[in-house]
This record gives sequence, structure tokens and C-alpha cells, in this order.
Amino acid sequence: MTAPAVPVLKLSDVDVVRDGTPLLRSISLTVHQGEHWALLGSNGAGKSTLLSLAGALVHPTHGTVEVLGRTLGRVDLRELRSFVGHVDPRHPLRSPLRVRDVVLTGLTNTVEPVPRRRPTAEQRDRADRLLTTLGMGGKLDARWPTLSQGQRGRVLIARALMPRPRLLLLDEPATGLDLAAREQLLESLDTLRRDHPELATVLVTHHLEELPASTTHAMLLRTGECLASGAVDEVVTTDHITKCFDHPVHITRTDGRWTARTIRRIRTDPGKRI
Ligand SMILES: Nc1ncnc2c1ncn2[C@@H]1O[C@H](COP(=O)(O)OP(=O)(O)OP(=O)(O)O)[C@@H](O)[C@H]1O
Repeated sequence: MTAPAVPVLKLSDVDVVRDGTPLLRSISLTVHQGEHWALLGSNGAGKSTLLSLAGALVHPTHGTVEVLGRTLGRVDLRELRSFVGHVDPRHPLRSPLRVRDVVLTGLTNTVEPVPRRRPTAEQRDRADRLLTTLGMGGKLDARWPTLSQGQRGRVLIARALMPRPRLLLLDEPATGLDLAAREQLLESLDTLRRDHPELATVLVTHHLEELPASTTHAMLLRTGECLASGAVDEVVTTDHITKCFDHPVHITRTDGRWTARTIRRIRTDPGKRI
């Protein structure tokens, strides 16, 4: 019998407290290779805090966090971070780097290229292949400031994938995108997941419409606590989402994608005959 694979990410009974305020309470989550998790919740629910634990950026106050089998607190966080791809839409690049060079900065996890460090031909090919998978093959030499927000988002995903991470974290990747850009991004994520079955991802969003069809699991957070967690079709339901956002919504899934509509209550006015 083969030993079960070590989870890519494992949080066990985790609390995060900052300045006396509990941000996460008793959170447990296990992510395996090939799983694609959505982390959903309203503003301030604790999604980004959970993502910072997964990205080895912060320590938990209580409980344990294991990233790729290594326990936070017992390993060098900086080294661990190099195995995790973190896509932050607020990437602080200001200079007019070419798209391919932006992706290559993923190898050194720096914003600008490291002086005197020349990428190999194999690394350049890999950058081009990743950009092509993400639908940016026609823009390899374009300059960063000339890209639209949606194009930048796809370049940042390619950048995060450069060091072949086993875990990819996506913080609201579709925020601010127009309809076409959002749809292209979600399609690119579906393709990426199909082409890289070894990868696990965790994607944070407030909006069900921003979930790729390839999402396999979901966790719902509400004021720092887990409301539901598991296979996506058991978690993303009318009941759970209504409780999670404290708002009556009806959830439907069509062609793999989700939509949420407010449940309108019919107002009855006793004094008025219809
Ligand atoms: N260092 C801190 N000290 C105190 N409170 C904090 C700190 N950092 C975050 N918070 C609070 O923790 C809560 C959770 O924040 P977090 O950013 O994780 O939520 P979120 O679900 O990602 O929210 P959003 O959807 O608005 O981005 C928020 O109420 C936030 O104000």
C-alpha cells in the first residue's frame, strides 16, 4: 500500500488574534494536491488572514499550520515561501519591464530583476509557455504599464508559477475586471489547472460569479469562523451562502458556474386589494 500523500496545506484548530481581537477562530482546513479551493466570506470575514497563513507570511496565535509538510514556527518562513505562489493584484511594479521579464522575476521573488542574474534559455522558454497557457502568448514583449488590469492579472499568475510552486494562492484575482477580462481569466485558470494536475490552489473572493468552473472545494468564513467546508457542491448552497453573507440569496450552478440572486420577499399590504 502506498502512503497517503502529505497535504499541501493543513491548518489544525487555528486561532489568529491581533491586538486582542480574534481574526480567525478554530479553523481547520486540509488541501491536497489537485484540489482547487474557494475561500468565500463577506468583508472582514478573515479570508486574507487565512491566505497569509497559507502563504507562510504570518504565524498562527494557537494551533498548527503545515505548508507542504513543514510546520510554521519550526522552519524558515522565507525558504518555505519560495514553494508557494502568491498572486497579489497590488503588485508594486512601476518600471516598464517587458511581460516576459516580469514573469522571470518570479524566479527570484523580487519586483525588479536581480542585477547580473541572467535567466537561462530554459527559464525563458518556460516563462513564454506559461504566458501562452494564460492567453498572453501574443504579448511576450509588451511593456508592463501598457497592459490592462486583466492582462496584468494573468501575467502575475504566470510569474507566481515560475518557480513551480505546489500551492498557488489567488487573492481576489478578478477584482476590477470587466466582463470579458474576468471570463478570460477564469478560462485561463481552468486551463492551467487541467495542464498542471500536480498544483493545488486557494482562491479568495466575495463573488460566486468569480469562481472558475474547476473549483473542487470551498470554505465559507463568517466573522473569523468556519461556517462550512468541503466539496464545493455541498458547501456552495442557497442555505450556506445566505447564512454566510447574512442576506437571502438563491444559488444556481449552470455549465459549472455559479450565480447568486437575492430572494425577493413579496410584500403584502393588508390595506390594499390586488
Ligand atoms: N493587525 C490587525 N489588527 C487588528 N485587526 C486586524 C488586523 N488585520 C486585520 N484585522 C481585522 O481582521 C478582520 C479580518 O481581516 P481580513 O483582511 O482577513 O478579512 P477579509 O475577509 O480578507 O476582508 P475583505 O474581504 O474586506 O478583504 C477585519 O475586521 C480586519 O479589520
